[in-house]
Amino acid sequence: MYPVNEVFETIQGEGSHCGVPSIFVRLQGCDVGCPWCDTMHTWELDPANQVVEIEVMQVDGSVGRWANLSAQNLADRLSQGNYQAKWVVITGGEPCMHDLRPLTHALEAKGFRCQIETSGTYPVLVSDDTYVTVSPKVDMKGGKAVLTQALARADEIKHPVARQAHIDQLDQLLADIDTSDKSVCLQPISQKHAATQLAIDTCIQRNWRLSVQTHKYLNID
Ligand SMILES: C[S@@+](CC[C@H](N)C(=O)[O-])C[C@H]1O[C@@H](n2cnc3c(N)ncnc32)[C@H](O)[C@@H]1O
Ligand SMILES: Nc1nc2[nH]cc(C(=O)O)c2c(=O)[nH]1
Ligand code: SF4
Ligand SMILES: [Mg+2]
Repeated sequence: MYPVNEVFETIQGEGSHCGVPSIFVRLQGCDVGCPWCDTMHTWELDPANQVVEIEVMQVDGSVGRWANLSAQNLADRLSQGNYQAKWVVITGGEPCMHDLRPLTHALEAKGFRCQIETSGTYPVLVSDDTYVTVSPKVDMKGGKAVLTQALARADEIKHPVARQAHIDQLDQLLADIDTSDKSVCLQPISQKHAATQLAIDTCIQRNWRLSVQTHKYLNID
């Protein structure tokens, strides 16, 4: 069973698939604790906030509610629901706290393609066809071995940056891996001007991609 916080259809606002209509499945629960996290309401899996399935379908918002859904139930609901998108983004919270193989396989059996957004602090367990975005959380829970495995599986490395130290951390991480088949993006933290300028300048210097959180500029979910 997966603790689902919300399901909603919108435009992927970040990374290399920015602009792609997508169904977002946000799982409840994360113990990583990034101080600037924009989804802090997903951290706690509080039994008092458990609701029935229908209350997390086709909704969005910053509430820590969640409902337990099986892989098959979610895949059925997404294929029977009134969605146009064929791209499903599984995020959180930290989705890799769960084995995502049953969910990604069930969604693929219904004709969806999957993307996950993960911090690299838990092993990445997904179908072979899943597009994996790792937004590395350095020196956070999980440790180096897990992060190395996640980065090796990543199709995209989307690093959150506010200061030069974050770029230096990314350089250290990339020193150990082959990035020739990966997209490397910098994502400014919280639309701060200095962070955005640093990301722009560094992306131009290094030939990396800029990932601004376009949904926040557009005021969409
Ligand atoms: C909310 S996280 C959920 C998935 C997973 N826990 C992770 O960290 O990748 C989704 C994405 O939002 C990014 N993010 C979270 N808060 C942010 C902020 N204030 N500014 C920019 N990006 C942020 C994360 O780095 C990650 O790429
Ligand atoms: N539009 C939109 N794009 C996103 N890309 C990653 C998101 C996330 O919260 O993981 C996100 C999100 O919350 N909304
Ligand atoms: S790992 Fe992701 S969800 Fe968890 S605190 Fe960090 S940004 Fe937020
Ligand atoms: Mg978000």
